[in-house]
Amino acid sequence: MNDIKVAVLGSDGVGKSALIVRFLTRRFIGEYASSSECIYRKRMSIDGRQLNLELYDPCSQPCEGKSTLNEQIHWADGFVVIYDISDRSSFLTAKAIVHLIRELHLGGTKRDTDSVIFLVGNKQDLCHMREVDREEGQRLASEGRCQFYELSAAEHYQEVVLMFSKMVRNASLGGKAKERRRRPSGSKSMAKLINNVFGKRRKSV
Ligand SMILES: Nc1nc2c(ncn2[C@@H]2O[C@H](COP(=O)(O)OP(=O)(O)OP(=O)(O)O)[C@@H](O)[C@H]2O)c(=O)[nH]1
Repeated sequence: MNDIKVAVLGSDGVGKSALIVRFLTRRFIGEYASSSECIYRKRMSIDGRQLNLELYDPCSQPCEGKSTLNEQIHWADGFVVIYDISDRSSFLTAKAIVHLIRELHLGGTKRDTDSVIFLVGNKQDLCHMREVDREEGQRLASEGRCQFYELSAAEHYQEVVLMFSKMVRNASLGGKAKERRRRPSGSKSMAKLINNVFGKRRKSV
């Protein structure tokens, strides 16, 4: 079975956990207290293929064994980079993350990198407090060759599921995931390495 690793990145409070929990449980949880980074696991069937999805949710607080952004980027097959449409500074952080991913992923083919970064403007329900225009998001997405979405973890369910499902499909077709499929013995040692790097709890939902 193929393992797909997706890192959900963005600054504090943009709704990373809310989007992940919405996707995995259908529910929107208003206050999600988390004091450590974690990996959520889910089995999925995409285009008739069974996949093991690992979703990495970083912790914004300093915590023991916390991984660096570079480590997170090297670990993942795909990236969901989130900002809050009502918080301009979160958009600037998202921009920096997109550029860093592109820089560190230059080893992959252009096509792979194109389709495995999704830029998400979350909290679309707060459009009366909007600080980032949709067009700005679209511009950054085309500059960074990302797919672009505006969503609300609070109000959308189907859209959130569609976005994550598409990410998993694209990541499973991308370079690193493909390589693991071709070389199954390599995947074991890679999994070990990741566990050592992150040394974190795993959750199944
Ligand atoms: N209105 C609105 N609030 C949201 C939405 N998504 C998340 N929130 C709220 O934003 C706050 C932060 O959400 P989290 O999911 O904890 O954000 P996070 O990015 O995981 O934050 P850290 O764990 O600090 O990195 C919470 O109060 C959520 O209820 C949304 O779509 N709309």
